Amino acid sequence: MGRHFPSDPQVCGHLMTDGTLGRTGKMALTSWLLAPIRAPRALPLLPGAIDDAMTREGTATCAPSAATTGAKRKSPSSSSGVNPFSIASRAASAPSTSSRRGADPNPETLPRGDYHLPNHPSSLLRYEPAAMSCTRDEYEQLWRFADSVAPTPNPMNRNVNLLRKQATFGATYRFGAQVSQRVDLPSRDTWPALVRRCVDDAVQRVDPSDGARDSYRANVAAHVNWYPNGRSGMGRHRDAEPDLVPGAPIFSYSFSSASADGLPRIFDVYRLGAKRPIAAVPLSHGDVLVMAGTTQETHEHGVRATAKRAYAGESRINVTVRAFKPGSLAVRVEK
Ligand SMILES: O=C(O)CCC(=O)C(=O)O
Ligand SMILES: [Fe+2]
Repeated sequence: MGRHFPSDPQVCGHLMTDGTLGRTGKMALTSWLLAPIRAPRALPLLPGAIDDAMTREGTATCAPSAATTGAKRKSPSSSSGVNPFSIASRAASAPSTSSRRGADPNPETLPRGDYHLPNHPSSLLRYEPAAMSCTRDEYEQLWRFADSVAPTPNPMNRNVNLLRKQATFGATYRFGAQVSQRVDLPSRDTWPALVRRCVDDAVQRVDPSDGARDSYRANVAAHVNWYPNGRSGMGRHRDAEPDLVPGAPIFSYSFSSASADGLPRIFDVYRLGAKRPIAAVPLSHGDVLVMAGTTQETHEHGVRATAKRAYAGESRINVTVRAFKPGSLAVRVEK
């Protein structure tokens, strides 16, 4: 009964533990998530947002338009492209900070539930606020871990580093022009507790039938982003990199130094080629966001930076759990 992903003729092919594709080589999109998805609603548009998907559908490509990204910007997933994980900046013409004229509105609070992107019924965003616990000790342990992580040079200006640090536990993760620092710990047991718990939680959310959960578990790794304050964001990008298993769900966990009292960070969703976000998800301490189905094919996402003073003293950690192709894995996880 677990398979209630919006049925769609599209296929994604999940990897088996030996690295080959599943039985038919074509697994329906129904194959990943355990909990049934009964009636996904369209993700509410931001106030004033116009989803012009219908008018653009015929012409939209994987490359963001020059109008969106600046004439020199390439597709975020192209190997020669600008780093999709750069902090949004005026130089990159990624409109994200509140300094921009006509700043994007904040989303209303979003009820827990399953959503698809407007006009894209095969996409899925599952939003579960405050679904993951995190003690202060766990937060602090993972925060301190960033001391051992080298900063990432800003791809727009390599003389400065991104405010946000990042590292990938268990896999080599290449995106855009960068390779995320791989954390080479000998086994998952030695990862910080919060990362381990996110991985375990994500794996439990995968449907055990037909080997999907075993496959996910065997190929899982965790990418961690450390945001020191509101000014640190993440530029718009897709998580459709060649190292990842195509179509496998990405489980994203948000934590705040201020725990439940923290302010939400805004996770903007952009249709490819659209200048402004069409929708947004407020992410607070303990929130779980699952991106699945065709989400990465048609839309980008990013974390909005803000200069608002209220955010100055709040750090944030984001853990994303993903399935990597075997060649990218550093730690193989036995069943
Ligand atoms: O920090 C977040 O919420 C987003 C992280 C993200 O999009 C990524 O790591 O690819
Ligand atoms: Fe992402």
